[in-house]
Amino acid sequence: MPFISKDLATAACAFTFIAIATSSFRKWMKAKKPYAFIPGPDPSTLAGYLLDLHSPDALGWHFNMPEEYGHVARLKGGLVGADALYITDPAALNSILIRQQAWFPESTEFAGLFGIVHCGDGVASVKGREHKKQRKYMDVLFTASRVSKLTPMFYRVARQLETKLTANLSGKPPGQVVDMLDYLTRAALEIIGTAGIGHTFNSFDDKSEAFEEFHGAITSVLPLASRLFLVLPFLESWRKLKPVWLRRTLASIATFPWPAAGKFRAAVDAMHPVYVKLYKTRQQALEEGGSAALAENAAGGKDLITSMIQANWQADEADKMSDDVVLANMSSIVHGGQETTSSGLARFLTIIAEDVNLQQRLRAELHQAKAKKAPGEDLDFNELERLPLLDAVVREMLRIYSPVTFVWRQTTKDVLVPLTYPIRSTNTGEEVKELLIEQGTAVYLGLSAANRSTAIWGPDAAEFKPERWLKRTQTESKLPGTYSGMMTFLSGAKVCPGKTFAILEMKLVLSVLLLAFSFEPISAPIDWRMGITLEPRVRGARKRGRPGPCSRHGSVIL
Ligand code: HEM
Repeated sequence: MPFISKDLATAACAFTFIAIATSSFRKWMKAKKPYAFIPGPDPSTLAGYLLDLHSPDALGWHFNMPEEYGHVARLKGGLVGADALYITDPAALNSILIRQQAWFPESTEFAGLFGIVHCGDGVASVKGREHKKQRKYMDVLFTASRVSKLTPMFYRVARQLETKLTANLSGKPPGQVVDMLDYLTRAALEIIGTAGIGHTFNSFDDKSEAFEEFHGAITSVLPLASRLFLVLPFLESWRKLKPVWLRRTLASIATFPWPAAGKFRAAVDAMHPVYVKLYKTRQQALEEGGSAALAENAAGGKDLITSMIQANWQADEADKMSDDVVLANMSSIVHGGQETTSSGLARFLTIIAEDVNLQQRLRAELHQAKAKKAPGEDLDFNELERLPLLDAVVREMLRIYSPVTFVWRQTTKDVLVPLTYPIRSTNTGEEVKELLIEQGTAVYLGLSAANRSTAIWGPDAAEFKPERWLKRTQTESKLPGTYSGMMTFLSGAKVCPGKTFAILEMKLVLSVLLLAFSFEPISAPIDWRMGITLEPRVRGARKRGRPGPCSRHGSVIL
């Protein structure tokens, strides 16, 4: 037997070990990287795509995705993370959101997070049959005929906004700089408060503690949650701990190692009691005086949640939602309707402040419509709906500046989806016309990116051109979105129920503002930062608002 030195044997063992480990790691990586043939951006850190995707400055990253990598892009998981997919392909979106939506629920991270924020399993957290059941209660609240009845309530708030702004400007020379984001946020919260849940936050009262506390909580809770990224995967198990009161009691006595976790808990604790109090009052009214007794709230009983509580109270036992579910849905409606619309309104003012001609044309259209009404009479739901220029501007604004940039799904089994735009394999150069999405894959649906894709909307896709809706030059998009084929409000089972509410709110508030004030931009640039919705911020300012995105508008009473 040949002589083998101890050192040589050790080296051979080490070499064999390294070879086996490397081969196993390669196999493991291959199994974890089933999308290696799909083009996609290189992550900026070893931690993979997550930081790039969620960064507040990532808007450009999102917009460019289909232009640079195609309508399906691979998001690289980094050293140890799994790859994900970024999808803007029309056929794939149709499959994920409509045809095969059962296999693409909301990611467990988001479902868990919303379950905690809303203190219960409302529409934002549940799936399948339970989601369908809850959406039946919700969808009847948001039909056009139901929403049109909220118009007087919206006007009441818009007039409060006008009065407050007028008082601020009175006696001052033209060109005053006003923090319009602050005003718009107050208007949006007051509208969703009164019309949504029959509650006033006294939002236009500078000393309103109810507004300060609630508004502080609703605007901070999701940004705080994003700082707790590492714990998001565990929130789903936490959400499943029942009953909700036990979970909340445990959370209230726990000590958290991160300040952000404590602040997150405080934000949830500031909002939940408001819903509980309102809910209990309605329940008591129903028990003592039946449906007629519901009229005694800020909205005279005509708000959306009072209708939901009433319908639930009258439903058969098997169809009833539990108290926790109704409470969670109150919170879902307020959350869904607050920052999205104030962000949209702020964007609209930014656009018209920079385009004086467009501002004048919109004002002229409103004057013309008002001239047909009796003095002091407001335009109603249908008349606001039919103003062609206002409609085109709102539509175009919601297309290229979608307040929600992307949504996050996760497959629950292997699913084959068709593609409108085939993927060119980076391995073989061949075209791939269908994509197998493996179970457990995180799938990001790029709403803004799809709304700006040049392949879908034409070479001028990224330009703000309301004329495309006026002249009807925009051909029907291939996307499955419910609103002129754009993805802004999504589609399928999880389509935004508040679309008609949001559009009425934006058109109505803008019509009131345009008839009373004119707007100019401030000199400082405005950056739009990405969170759950888009948030405008004056460059260099540390906080949202003061001075906010629209603070630059020199507001002049006409
Ligand atoms: C411009 C304004 C708005 C935009 C762009 C918008 C967009 C969206 C989007 C993209 C989703 C889907 C989220 C997902 O599946 O992950 C959604 C869901 C939702 N939105 Fe809106 N929304 C707006 C206004 C509103 C308003 C005013 C309300 C209520 C009054 C509302 C209530 C909701 C609710 C409750 C959901 C959850 C639906 C479900 O999970 O089944 N939204 N919205």
